Amino acid sequence: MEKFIEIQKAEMVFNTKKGKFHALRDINLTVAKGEFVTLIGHSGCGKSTLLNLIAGLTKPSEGALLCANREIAGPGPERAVVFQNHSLLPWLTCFENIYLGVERVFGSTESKAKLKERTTAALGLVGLAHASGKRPHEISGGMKQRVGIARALAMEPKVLLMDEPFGALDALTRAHLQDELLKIVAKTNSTVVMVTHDVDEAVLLSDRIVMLTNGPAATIGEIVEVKLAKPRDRVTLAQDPDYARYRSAVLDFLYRKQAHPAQEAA
Ligand SMILES: Nc1ncnc2c1ncn2[C@@H]1O[C@H](COP(=O)(O)OP(=O)(O)OP(=O)(O)O)[C@@H](O)[C@H]1O
Repeated sequence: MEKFIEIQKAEMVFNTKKGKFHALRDINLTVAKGEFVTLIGHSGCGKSTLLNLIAGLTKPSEGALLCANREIAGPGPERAVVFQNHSLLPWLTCFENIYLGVERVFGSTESKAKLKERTTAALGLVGLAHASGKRPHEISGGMKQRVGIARALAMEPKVLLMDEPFGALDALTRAHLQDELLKIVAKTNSTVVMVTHDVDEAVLLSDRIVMLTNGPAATIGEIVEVKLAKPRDRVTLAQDPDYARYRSAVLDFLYRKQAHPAQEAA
């Protein structure tokens, strides 16, 4: 497997008003090309901090992060980020929101017709061709999130970084988008690193589930390799003993080995 993202001995220390805060310690992780990795752990352990390091939005205090053998020195179009709050520009249509990203990446080398073609294809990929001319306030939360995903995919990133992309959605929309994401990732062979709180989501989507210990100074506690065959179907998996086994392994880590301080106090 080709190594794509390499995190070597990364440490993250924030300077706060109360002094230094050691958020992450000794993070070592390699993500292969085409791999789907989820980061899971209790609230505040440092999942977003780790994703932001890979995105290049923050720099590690120590250690190194590489993408395709090059040091991650800042944000770049090869690492597209999808946030929970879909971050669309409200005055632009769905088409224009995606076009903006496409133009940023391919604008200097491709014709306008080609940029429009890419935008239309991305809208089609997430099933939103019909909403092309609508503005964000005219569409549902799930649709907004799909536009965010389409915008990220249209930039043909080497890595798709997702920070709880479905966190704000109702259970049915969430399930629907998870299924769509599985299909899109299979079609585009994308490399994905995704933060989630949802154990079922992690097992359904991942090749590996990276479980972080509680902070401060959180680190990788365990990694579960999910060897369920693909394509995966949520209804069939619900009866699958292997699925149940992976799910228990994650639950055991989160609620026994890393019981959250709030739970222990309860
Ligand atoms: N810019 C910052 N300055 C200071 N402390 C920070 C900063 N960003 C994050 N932290 C702290 O680092 C720790 C990890 O935060 P982070 O947002 O990465 O956690 P998380 O696992 O993503 O949490 P959640 O699941 O609740 O979103 C927290 O204690 C947080 O308060």
